[in-house]
Amino acid sequence: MPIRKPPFPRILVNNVSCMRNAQTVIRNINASVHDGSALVLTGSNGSGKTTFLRMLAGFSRPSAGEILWNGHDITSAGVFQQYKLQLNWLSLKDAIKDKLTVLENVQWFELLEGKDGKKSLPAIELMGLGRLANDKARMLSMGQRKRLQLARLLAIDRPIWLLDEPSVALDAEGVHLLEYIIAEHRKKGGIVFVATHLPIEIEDAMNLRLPQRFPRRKTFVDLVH
Ligand SMILES: Nc1ncnc2c1ncn2[C@@H]1O[C@H](COP(=O)(O)OP(=O)(O)OP(=O)(O)O)[C@@H](O)[C@H]1O
Repeated sequence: MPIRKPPFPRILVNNVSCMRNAQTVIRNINASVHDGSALVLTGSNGSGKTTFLRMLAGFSRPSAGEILWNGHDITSAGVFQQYKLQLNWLSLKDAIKDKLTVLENVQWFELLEGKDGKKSLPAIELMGLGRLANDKARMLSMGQRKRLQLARLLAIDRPIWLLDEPSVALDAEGVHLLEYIIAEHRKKGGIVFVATHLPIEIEDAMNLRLPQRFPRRKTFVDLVH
């Protein structure tokens, strides 16, 4: 019987470290991420979760090690141009334009992709914002803004999702919707990276807990107790 080689991971994080202000924030991280996988990043404030996501997005270069996509370093010029088209980024900066309607906010991104804008309304409806589609985005609550960001993920439809604190401000139903769209995205072979402090149910996810960078000092709360 012929010996089969295991498939090459879509993304390989190979012994990656990152320095910030002459200090090591991330040290020797390794991960093999295949299509349909999810990697959940946890760790205390300042442990480097966002820094790690930024490296995965190619915004910051590792100070050591490399991140490979299909076997190629994502920071090399020719590769990055292709790689960035695979990414969908969700962060606390929501990039929502208050003067546009909810629908226009999603359609705008879809049209930028050169698409016809037809996925926007179904995405908004799935995220429970259908009746607000024609309202200005400035009317939205925090949780509704987060739902709008998630609708944008669905409408743009790129394979690699980088989600920084996606459940912040969502109610219980919103968190279930988030879990649902992550599961559906993975079924289609999509990859999801999630940095979070809050529990999110993601089946068979890999978990990476970044170590605390500094010894914990006593806080006011410790002193009170
Ligand atoms: N642009 C920057 N320049 C210098 N240092 C930075 C920069 N961005 C982040 N840092 C530092 O890198 C460290 C890790 O920050 P990062 O935002 O990645 O942490 P995090 O785990 O996402 O934290 P949180 O849970 O608070 O969101 C922090 O000490 C932070 O001060």
